[in-house]
Amino acid sequence: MTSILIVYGTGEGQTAKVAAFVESVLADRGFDVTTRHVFETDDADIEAFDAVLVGSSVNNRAHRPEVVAFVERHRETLATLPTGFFQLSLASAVSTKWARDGALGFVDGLTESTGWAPDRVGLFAGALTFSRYGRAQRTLFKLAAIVMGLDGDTTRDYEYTDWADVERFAVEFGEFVEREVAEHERSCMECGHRARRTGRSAVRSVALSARRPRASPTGR
Ligand SMILES: Cc1cc2nc3c(=O)[nH]c(=O)nc-3n(C[C@H](O)[C@H](O)[C@H](O)COP(=O)(O)O)c2cc1C
Repeated sequence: MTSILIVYGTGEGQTAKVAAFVESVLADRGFDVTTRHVFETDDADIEAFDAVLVGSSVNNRAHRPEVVAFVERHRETLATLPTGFFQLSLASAVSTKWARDGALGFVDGLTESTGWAPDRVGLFAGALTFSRYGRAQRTLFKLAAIVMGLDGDTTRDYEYTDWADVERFAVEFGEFVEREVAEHERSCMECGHRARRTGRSAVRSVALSARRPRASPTGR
């Protein structure tokens, strides 16, 4: 059975929700999936997996520092495996070119700072969880939401994540991993059928999510 490690970092829990959903999609398709918060991966044997998928929300124009640290720590191993990265941001909740470029720019920043270029990238809209923000943050995000053309009603939460987009990304990532593993098995019978590669694929698939808010399960 092909094994996939999903590692994520989250602030208010939306990236954790996406990671759990991706796990369920991949598990339904027969993958052996292990999902870990990035803080639980200190001793994780990354090399024991056939593929790794990393997820992070964007926080103040950058990915969560603990996720960046994970990537830096495991950069060499990640470069030998089929890998993917998914990102949650408010930028992906807005369908302007400026916002799309901004969302992609965060991934470019990660690649530039760590040297890791994931094979597959998913850009997903996150959530505005006013109920979990402090007073100052609530005011800040209300203004940010209005500037971005989103709703700024601080008495409720907004979930912008498009789950169909996330599912498409998960399915496509699984198919990609299967192809990579099969290709490796064909070309490298003597090294134990692990999904090891000498270089990374230049192909990138980007799932862009720019949707209106749905009723949030965490809504007040
Ligand atoms: C303190 C804070 C800073 C944020 N900064 C950005 C940002 O710079 N750009 C952006 O597009 N979204 C930003 N967001 C939106 C988050 O990426 C979005 O709320 C996401 O759903 C959070 O996911 P999480 O709950 O897994 O952390 C920020 C959210 C918070 C709470």
